[in-house]
Amino acid sequence: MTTLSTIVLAGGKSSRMGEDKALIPIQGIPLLEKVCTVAQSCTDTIYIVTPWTERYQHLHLPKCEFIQENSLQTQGPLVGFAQALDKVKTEWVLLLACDLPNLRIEVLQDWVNRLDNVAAENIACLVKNTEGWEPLCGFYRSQSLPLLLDFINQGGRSFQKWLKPYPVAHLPLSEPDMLFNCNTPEDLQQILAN
Ligand SMILES: Nc1nc2c(ncn2[C@@H]2O[C@H](COP(=O)(O)OP(=O)(O)OP(=O)(O)O)[C@@H](O)[C@H]2O)c(=O)[nH]1
Ligand SMILES: [Mg+2]
Repeated sequence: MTTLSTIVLAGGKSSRMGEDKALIPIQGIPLLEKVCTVAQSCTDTIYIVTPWTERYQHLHLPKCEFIQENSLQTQGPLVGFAQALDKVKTEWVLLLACDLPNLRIEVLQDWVNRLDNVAAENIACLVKNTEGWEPLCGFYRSQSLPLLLDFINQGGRSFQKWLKPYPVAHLPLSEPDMLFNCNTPEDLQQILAN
């Protein structure tokens, strides 16, 4: 059976939102807590990678372990991911942004069930949209870490560019709304209105 853990990225600047997205309540539950609750239904270990662990101490986050990034040197989601991937002991990791209010447990569990059948050469298993891969809600092999570190050490910071030369398996998604990410006050209004 596939072994799996989760990495949640919670280190963005939230400059478009104007306040930390991870703490914004949706139906009374802070977004980071909501995302971690969904992850708990798929995996036993969740790593939250963030430069500001103290901000999230009051949240209810069972099964979660914090990975502290240097707040003066944050270099974006790819580098945060690499720092967390270094701690992962499972074959696969589910990577999630903290600003995904519409995640659906059934869809994630269906994806998890597919991992055993992913051909060995694929370093990741992701949804594809018209512009490229959806990198912040999908699966990566933990063995991809050396490839990721090479890319970062050469100055790379883009998931799309990192993945380009490698085979990636496709995940099906019939309702793309699941990947709606809440970046702006307008996005938040849209979520709260539904
Ligand atoms: N750990 C970590 N996570 C990050 C970093 N930068 C972005 N993220 C996370 O990556 C995900 C996607 O971030 P975005 O929504 O594109 O951007 P953001 O930085 O949160 O917000 P903006 O400032 O509005 O672009 C979110 O879950 C962020 O918390 C980083 O440097 N470190
Ligand atoms: Mg976002």
